[in-house]
Amino acid sequence: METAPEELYEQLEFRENPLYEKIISDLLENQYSVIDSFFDEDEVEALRNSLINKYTEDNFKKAAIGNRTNEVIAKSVRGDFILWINEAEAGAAEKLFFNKINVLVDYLNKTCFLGILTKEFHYALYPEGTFYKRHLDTFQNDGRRKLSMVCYLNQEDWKPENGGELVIYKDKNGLETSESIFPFPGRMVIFESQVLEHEVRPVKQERLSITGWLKTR
Ligand SMILES: O=C(O)CCC(=O)C(=O)O
Ligand SMILES: [Fe+2]
Repeated sequence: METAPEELYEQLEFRENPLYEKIISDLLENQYSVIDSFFDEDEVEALRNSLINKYTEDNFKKAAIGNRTNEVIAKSVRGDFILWINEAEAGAAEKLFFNKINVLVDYLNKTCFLGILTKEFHYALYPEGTFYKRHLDTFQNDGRRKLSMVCYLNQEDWKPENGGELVIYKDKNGLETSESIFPFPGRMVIFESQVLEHEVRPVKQERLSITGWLKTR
């Protein structure tokens, strides 16, 4: 039997993507998902070089706690330096980054009715000895944050001994469990911003990443 042209068009418009489906089922089951090689080696290198250039040009600033109405620089809580990335002014590496993120966001919106309308991303550099104490990403009175994303841009030879693991805390029937996720290059972690407390353990070697949030408006 022949398929009507409009039906064929609908089929073409939406193609199920196994990787994105895995992210969605992980999120539903565990409130987080870890995806290795979300960015390939060349992409990581391009983004890492862009980060390092901007850091060297002194564009990064000490990360603060809280939003603009509640801004306190607290070294005892977090020691990273950040630079917000403006999509409209993105260079080649960042364009590539946003293209990939946007495809995922479109997919999530089509399949999960998450209603993600805006996003914000920043580069982050944790100098040796720094950390980010346990927190919830919505503590910064920003209830619009739905999903947190972290993409690691470290060198290929990053070792677990370098520290800087992301520890995600979970409540399992009243018992607390935790999982440590090492910041291996190309790895992307996505988790529910309003649900999961997490921390960055002290780093023993400079640690590079992009962190961002998918928001409802
Ligand atoms: O870099 C990470 O692994 C997590 C960073 C983080 O929790 C944050 O910036 O809110
Ligand atoms: Fe966080």
